Amino acid sequence: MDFSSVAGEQQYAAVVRAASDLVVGLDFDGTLAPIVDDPENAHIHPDAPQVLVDLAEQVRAVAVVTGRPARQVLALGGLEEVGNEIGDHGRELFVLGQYGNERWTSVERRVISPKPPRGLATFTSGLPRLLRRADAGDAWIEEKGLAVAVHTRRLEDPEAAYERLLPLLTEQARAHDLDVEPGRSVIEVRAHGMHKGASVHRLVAELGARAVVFGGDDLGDVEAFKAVEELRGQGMPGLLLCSASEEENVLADRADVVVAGPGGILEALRELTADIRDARV
Ligand SMILES: O=P(O)(O)OC[C@H]1O[C@H](O[C@H]2O[C@H](CO)[C@@H](O)[C@H](O)[C@H]2O)[C@H](O)[C@@H](O)[C@@H]1O
Repeated sequence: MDFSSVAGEQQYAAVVRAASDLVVGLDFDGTLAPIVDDPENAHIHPDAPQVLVDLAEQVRAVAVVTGRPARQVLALGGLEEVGNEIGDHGRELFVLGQYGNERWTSVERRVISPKPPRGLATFTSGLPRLLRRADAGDAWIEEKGLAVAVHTRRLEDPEAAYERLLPLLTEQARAHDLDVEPGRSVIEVRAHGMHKGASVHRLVAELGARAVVFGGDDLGDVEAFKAVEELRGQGMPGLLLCSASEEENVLADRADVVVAGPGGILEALRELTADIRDARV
């Protein structure tokens, strides 16, 4: 593994030593699943299920922490089956959907979700008109229950449309007391307060973890990176993995290990798993 700094390499060694109490959080799109034009066809990398099962056997817990609805990511990732195998080894898989607003675990086996935020239904009903105003009437609207996302990837000029849409959506979201979460060719509108950083803190506290790893690729993962940095500040070993792309590199400077896309993330996780196993022997 190539580390960005000596400090990063030291964190890795400490994480390996604390493996029995280690929680590994991983983003889905762009980290476990390659980015594709159609979000409904974003399937997990074919090697990922086995990598997750092998890793889970060596650590306290593995969590997929995603902006997607939990049910959707369970289907796109084949994560119920992955959870079964992880359960067979006496470990637990967590799926924290909608930035931690939803929760599924391989032990509990059901999605726990709050009610949609007030204002979302009205905001969503006004969206088509807003998109037309921004000359982006063909942008794809993804209704996620607790949030709504506007995708520009399949438009003729995705970047220009994104730039036109972002201020308009931000203004309207504020007017409806909602938050905006920008991402890779996507602008998402959702409730205040919940983000991947809060999910990481909550999971670490719930499981009494003594070490943490997080891997991500996009703006929505910044809060999770900050959470790991905060935990490191309190003395907990923590490792940050960045799935880098030409499209979005916001995490690269903060990461201990920067790799190319989901393939690189899986390679890093295989190495981590092998090093933990070797350290035990
Ligand atoms: O937190 P994540 O698991 O990374 O989810 C973030 C968003 O991912 C999805 O959109 C992204 O992936 C699509 C498929 O590769 C791609 O077409 C799109 O441009 C990306 O932004 C998903 O559709 C969103 O709901 C998630 O919030």
